[in-house]
Amino acid sequence: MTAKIINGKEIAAKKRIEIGEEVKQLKAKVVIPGLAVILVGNNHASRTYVNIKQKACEELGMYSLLIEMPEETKEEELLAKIEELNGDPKIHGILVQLPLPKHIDEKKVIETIIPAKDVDGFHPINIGRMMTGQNAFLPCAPYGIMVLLEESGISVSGKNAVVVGRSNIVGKPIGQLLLNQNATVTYCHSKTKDLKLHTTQADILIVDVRIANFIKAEHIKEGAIVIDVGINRNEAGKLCGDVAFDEVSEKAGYITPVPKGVGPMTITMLMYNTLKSAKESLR
Ligand SMILES: NC(=O)C1=CN([C@@H]2O[C@H](COP(=O)(O)OP(=O)(O)OC[C@H]3O[C@@H](n4cnc5c(N)ncnc54)[C@H](OP(=O)(O)O)[C@@H]3O)[C@@H](O)[C@H]2O)C=CC1
Ligand SMILES: Nc1nc(=O)c2c([nH]1)NC[C@@H]1CN(c3ccc(C(=O)N[C@@H](CCC(=O)O)C(=O)O)cc3)C=[N+]21
Repeated sequence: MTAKIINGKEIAAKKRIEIGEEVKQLKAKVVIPGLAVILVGNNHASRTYVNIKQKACEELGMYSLLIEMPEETKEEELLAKIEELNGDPKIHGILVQLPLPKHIDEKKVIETIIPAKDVDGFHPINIGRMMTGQNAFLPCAPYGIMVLLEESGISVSGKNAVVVGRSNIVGKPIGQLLLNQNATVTYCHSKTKDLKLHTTQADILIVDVRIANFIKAEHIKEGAIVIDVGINRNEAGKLCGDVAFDEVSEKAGYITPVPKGVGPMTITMLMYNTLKSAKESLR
């Protein structure tokens, strides 16, 4: 079998047109959706992502505000900045780029963002609402994966979904979203005894471990849907995912590439959440 490639860039472009249309309608109501991105320190990868986010905002006619703070910023200075943005009516979404310097408590930072502007969907209030199926900001990468599945005509109900990785921002929430849509979900992580035993049962396999080429053809069930969330650089400095793309795509039914898979959808859902927040600010 040769897998169908799920083109995240193409699906993202289609969604962005829909978002752009809604932005125009909102502007007629004199509301411009605004996203503030806070970047602390000088992490090279973070800067790349922040640039991508700003560009996406511009393209969709949204307002974007970049706040750069030096590496040695004190926790209370960052928290004060967030408080200021919480009260700024031009800002509908606040994103603090992770990871943060070690002397800053990530949990405290996330909990300082008011849930109504938490477009990353990282605040415990939004996580709790997601778990209980209420209206919530869904975390962008997991949300983007759900849209990729939907747009590819893949139904989730009753399928065995296996998630490799249990980070708070990707692994745990994607498992929850799949469960909400009636998948049977298994989580694997670094303490899992026999990884292959689980992954070979997966109709849908989500991989988020941060290790290049970690998942090989032997881990896959014939015809499985394989979603690669990893972003790594290989020895040649090229961007690659956690899945050995060439060998796995000969066995899988569907596969997402890296780049042009989950990444562009993550950015798109961030724009979507910012639009949603702006619309909700009118109520
Ligand atoms: N494409 C996109 O849009 C996005 C991509 N990312 C990318 O996703 C990647 C992961 O990020 P993040 O979620 O923060 O990652 P973390 O480093 O927090 O999580 C990695 C997970 O992988 C698990 N793991 C590590 N080694 C193994 C192993 N040998 N076997 C099984 N499981 C293992 C860990 O298990 P344990 O919990 O036991 O330690 C952990 O749960 C990064 O490359 C990041 O850039 C992130 C967000 C969006
Ligand atoms: N508060 C916060 N929210 C995040 O959502 C967040 C974060 N911190 N920290 C880092 C991770 C990582 N992440 C990515 C987003 C887009 C691409 C993306 O667009 N990737 C392109 C390629 C980009 C490139 O060329 O480097 C692609 O896969 O095609 C990748 C990774 C969001 N994250």
